[in-house]
Amino acid sequence: MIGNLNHVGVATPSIADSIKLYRDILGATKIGEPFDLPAQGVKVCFIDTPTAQIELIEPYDETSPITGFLAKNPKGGQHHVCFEVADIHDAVAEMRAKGVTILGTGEPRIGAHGTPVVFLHPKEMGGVLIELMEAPKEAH
Ligand SMILES: CC[C@@H](C(=O)O)C(=O)SCCNC(=O)CCNC(=O)[C@H](O)C(C)(C)COP(=O)(O)OP(=O)(O)OC[C@H]1O[C@@H](n2cnc3c(N)ncnc32)[C@H](O)[C@@H]1OP(=O)(O)O
Ligand SMILES: [Co+2]
Repeated sequence: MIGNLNHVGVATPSIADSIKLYRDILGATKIGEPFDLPAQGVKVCFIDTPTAQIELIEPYDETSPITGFLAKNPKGGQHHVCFEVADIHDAVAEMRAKGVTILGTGEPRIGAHGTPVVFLHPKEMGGVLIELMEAPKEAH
């Protein structure tokens, strides 16, 4: 079911500081414009690598779902991994049939790439927060 690794989510208290790290220390050259995603409670900035992205996420406000994570990890850290799936509804049905918990309302929500996403609880995924994201339809 899972396809490409789309991105690794990295929680940070400061996207600006993390951009400096990835640009000046790690030599990243393709750094997107940060943008707000209030519906998901985060500010976002994508850093491209040849095969996947780093998704820098900073709390949008104190109700952000990553506030608890940053309280435990004040300097930030690896937060989730995101795999592409062909159809998010088929993926949700398959996960439910296998007894996997879909987080939040259980319904897909539009993610940072404009396609529907769901999250699977780390307690059922070997300690890793897994995001499933419907792969963007190939541009025709
Ligand atoms: C940019 C938009 C979008 C995209 O399109 O890519 C995104 O990626 S948005 C990313 C932010 N949104 C989310 O993460 C939504 C899903 N997450 C959640 O619902 C919650 O974060 C959570 C996973 C339910 C955890 O909530 P929290 O309030 O932190 O609960 P606890 O502190 O009680 O943690 C419970 C348990 O889980 C462990 N945990 C928490 N976060 C992670 C994590 N990122 N990776 C691994 N493990 C995690 C935590 O340590 C607790 O474990 P125990 O202490 O052993 O119980
Ligand atoms: Co993500």
